[in-house]
Amino acid sequence: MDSLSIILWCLISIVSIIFTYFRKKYSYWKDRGANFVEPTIPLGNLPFRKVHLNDFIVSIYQHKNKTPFVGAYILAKPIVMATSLDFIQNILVKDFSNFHERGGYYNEVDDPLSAHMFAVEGEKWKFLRTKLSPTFTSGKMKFMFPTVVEVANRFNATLAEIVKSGGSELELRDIFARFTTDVIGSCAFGIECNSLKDPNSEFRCYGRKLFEDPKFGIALFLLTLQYPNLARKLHVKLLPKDVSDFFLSTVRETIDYREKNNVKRNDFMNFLIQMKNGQSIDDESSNQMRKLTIEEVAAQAFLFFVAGFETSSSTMAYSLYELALNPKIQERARQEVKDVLAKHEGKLTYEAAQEMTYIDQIISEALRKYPPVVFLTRKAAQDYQIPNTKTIIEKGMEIMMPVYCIHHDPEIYPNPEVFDPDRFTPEQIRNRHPMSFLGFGDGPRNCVGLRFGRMQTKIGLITLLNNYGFRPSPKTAVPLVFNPDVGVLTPKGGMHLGIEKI
Ligand code: HEM
Repeated sequence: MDSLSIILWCLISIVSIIFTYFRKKYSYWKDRGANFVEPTIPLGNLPFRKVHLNDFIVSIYQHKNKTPFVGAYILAKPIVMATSLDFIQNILVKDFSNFHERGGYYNEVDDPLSAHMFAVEGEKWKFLRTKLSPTFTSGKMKFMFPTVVEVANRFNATLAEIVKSGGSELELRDIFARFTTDVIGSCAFGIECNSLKDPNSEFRCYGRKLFEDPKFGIALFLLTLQYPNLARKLHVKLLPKDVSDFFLSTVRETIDYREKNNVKRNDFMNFLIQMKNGQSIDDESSNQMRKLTIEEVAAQAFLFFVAGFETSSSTMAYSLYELALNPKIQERARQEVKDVLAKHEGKLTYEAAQEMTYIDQIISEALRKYPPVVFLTRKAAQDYQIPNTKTIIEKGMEIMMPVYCIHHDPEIYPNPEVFDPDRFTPEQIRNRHPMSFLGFGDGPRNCVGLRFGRMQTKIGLITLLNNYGFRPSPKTAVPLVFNPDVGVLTPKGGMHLGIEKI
């Protein structure tokens, strides 16, 4: 055989091995007689062109029928997309003991900041969740409220300067992110991030880098998705080194300063320091678990920063976008703000904010139409038979809950593209299935920062509506296009609106 024939023979063999491998993998759902979407080698049901992750979710959800799920493939891996609300309730709430893991990649050894509460599993997650939840009680929110208002006043002053110096059409997303960055810095860590004063402050730059300039290539992403253990062996990191170094050193310095000067604050960092020193926060379980290392403390602090600023600033941006397009809703919202503030001598207190229920409805409706987290995931700890079917979800399989699709399903929300905050009156909420709103997830692993996220979004919106009017500008995108480079739902090219002082 000449060398060309050998090469050709080898190539044909490799192609047929790959083809046979995928054919076998792709028979998984067919063999089980499930409703599934036909995959394509080698991506499975992932799209070949660059689109937002959300488009992938929508393309699977379209195949829903009367059965509780649609089978699909990510590369060669079969996954379940839960489509019935009852089944979703089983996964997130009723059978949580079998679905307490989220799946996804983290690498504690090479990339310590990736091992945070969102990613970790088992006893470690339970420990962190139990110990850190008390940071977010309503009592704590009331306590932090004046600090958030203080940052909102700085936010208002910064915006006033921009508007005064001729800005009547602005990109607003960046300044919202600067506001929420400073709020999280103050409330969670007692750190002045300074990003309202300086748009290029270190915190804002690293935040921008994480969400707007992710350097994590698609090949590495697919590797961590399909072969997480191999990725760990290959020392694959999720975070750029400069981001890790910055957060690790900031947390080290903060802890050092507090310990040397005996500073005690009623904040998230204080809880973390107690856990590092093995002190009991409540009576139970503290001696069942080793102390947290400084890297573990930094990982949780990092998560709160990342989870806290982008989601809330996007929610503010989407709310104002819809208010600009719907002037009657904007006027009703502003009237509520003015009326309630007048009753409270013009002061934005915790109690005054509680009375502004229409603003809460606007936030919920914005999260319905534009949920920053477009899908939730859970992983089966043991084999699990889907109720009323013969299908077994095998141990280790991942289940996706398509938040965006549920929020846009006309059978759940008639005319889903219409922005209507009255969908979230207490009566309307009662009339819907409890799983029909998943903006903060649900069950024991829902968003631990829900109250904080709502609070900072609400204070931001109240401040803006009280001082400014919003309208579409020639640069406002209608309909919105989402940025395919970012997993969280963010508008491509920012959020451009017309703004005027009132
Ligand atoms: C509007 C604002 C926010 C939205 C829409 C949001 C949304 C979400 C969603 C959808 C999840 C996944 C829930 C699930 O899987 O069931 C989540 C988890 C989480 N969020 Fe938020 N979030 C927001 C604000 C915040 C804030 C302000 C913080 C902290 C300061 C925070 C911290 C977390 C953490 C730590 C988790 C993981 C919880 C766990 O695994 O136990 N979030 N968030």
